[in-house]
Amino acid sequence: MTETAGTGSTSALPFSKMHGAGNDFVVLDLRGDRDAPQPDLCRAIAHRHHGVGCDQILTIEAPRTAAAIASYRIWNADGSSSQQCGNGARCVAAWLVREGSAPAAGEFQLDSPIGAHTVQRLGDGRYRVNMGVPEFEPARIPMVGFDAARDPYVLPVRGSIMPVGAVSMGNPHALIEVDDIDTAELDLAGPGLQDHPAFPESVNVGFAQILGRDRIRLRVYERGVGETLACGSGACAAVAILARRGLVDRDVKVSLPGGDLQISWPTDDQPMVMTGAAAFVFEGEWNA
Ligand SMILES: N[C@@H](CCC[C@H](N)C(=O)O)C(=O)O
Repeated sequence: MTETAGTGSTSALPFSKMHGAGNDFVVLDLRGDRDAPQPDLCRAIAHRHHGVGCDQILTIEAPRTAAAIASYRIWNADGSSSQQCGNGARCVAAWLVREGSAPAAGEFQLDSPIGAHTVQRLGDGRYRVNMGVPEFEPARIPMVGFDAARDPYVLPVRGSIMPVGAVSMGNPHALIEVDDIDTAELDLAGPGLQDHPAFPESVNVGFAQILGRDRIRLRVYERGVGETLACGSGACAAVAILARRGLVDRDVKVSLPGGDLQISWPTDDQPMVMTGAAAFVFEGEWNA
């Protein structure tokens, strides 16, 4: 048997490859005696050429609260951890429904790194996730150098001055509104904002193009990954910032390069709700 580095186990590691709107995951069931993967192992699994390839690794673990079916954690492709992953939450829910440990109809609860939240499989097979209430206070994002929330923050980024929206969805997000996301300079502004001293824990950077009051296009340069085909928390962040600016309504279709998400936010102090698909791609076993 092969030693599986960092999991605390000597056996091969079974996994499911999944995606939500093209944001792809390797899902590991750690409810037995396995430890969470170390950063080296995350990087090896996530590698697009030498590994399985994924944006994030999702580890399903024992529930931490009585009402939850399971808990999960999120590991970016670079081995760093995150507090929130909207597309990942749908995939974890679908994985548990397929296994039979979560109901195929009706709400159930999962423990995420930022606390318990509800999910539900809908009649059309999509999943609805309670994504929590967006937090605009700089200290909660976290952002340094600002005592109170502003919109936009005007930040110097790699030689340009940029108007930037910022919010926490449990994880930090920045947003730049553009005329056309196809020509947005993700590779410049993305890393520029991620390294910016205003964001001490780095940041996921969204580029949003408004198509109408109920429809936007979005690309996201994610923390710990680079550009992904979709980011669920990024879609919520974009709608939260644009709705607060009065530019979109409270129920918005967000079109990302890998697929669409529906985001609703009834009022400022209520949780955002994300609806989208979750897909199985293949099953495998990690032996390296
Ligand atoms: N793709 C995810 C977010 C994953 C975590 C993010 N890269 C971070 O470091 O906060 C989503 O669907 O929300």
